[in-house]
Amino acid sequence: MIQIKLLASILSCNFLKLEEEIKDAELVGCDMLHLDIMDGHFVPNITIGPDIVRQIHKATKLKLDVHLMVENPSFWSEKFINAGAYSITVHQEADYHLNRLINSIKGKNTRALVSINPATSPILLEYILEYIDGVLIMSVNPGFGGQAFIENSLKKIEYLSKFKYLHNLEFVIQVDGGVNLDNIKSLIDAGADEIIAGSALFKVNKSEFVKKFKELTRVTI
Ligand SMILES: O=C(CO)[C@H](O)[C@H](O)COP(=O)(O)O
Ligand SMILES: [Co+2]
Repeated sequence: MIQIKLLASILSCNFLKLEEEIKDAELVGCDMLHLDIMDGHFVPNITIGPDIVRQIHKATKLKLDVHLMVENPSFWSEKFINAGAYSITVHQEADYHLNRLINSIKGKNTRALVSINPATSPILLEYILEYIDGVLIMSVNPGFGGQAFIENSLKKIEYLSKFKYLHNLEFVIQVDGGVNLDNIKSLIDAGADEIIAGSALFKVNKSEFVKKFKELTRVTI
């Protein structure tokens, strides 16, 4: 049996109670924390930097999945690795030299993922897939939580899932944005391995959400 992983995107939590929210996410059985890093340039919003990520790392046993929505990710990646990131995700649209950046992240024993925006085709990842640990499909336009899921993201997940099978690769497929209890099953059927949930988790009773998530995502092989 494979258990699909649930990553808690803290963008939608109550930041005045950050420590409590993180502990709750851990207690109810989330598999990792997903941290959205926004610089006000690559996306029209600003969030947290390496110092806060370091404090979060000290406050939790959960692994930190750091999603860099920034210009110049090669400048920032090492700072977030030093702050305790388990994974670094960089956007295909944000770097001219992805292959070099991926090598540098992996060289620091950190999981390296590449994300694509809703308007970017996964075909553009063809020559990087064999080198990376995962792809993050953005199923909303990055920058904000609580947006509606963009349906054609499912086709991208299917494409990557087939590519993985045909080329005998092992990268994980993540989905981020607009995930809820009504669309999770279709994401799993399309081939997603790691589901990122923000508002669907933090704006309701977390324990009930996780219980339903685990029921919906139990895949038998
Ligand atoms: O990267 C992100 C936004 O850029 C967030 O991780 C994502 O939006 C999660 O929030 P929600 O589940 O509410 O859509
Ligand atoms: Co994100």
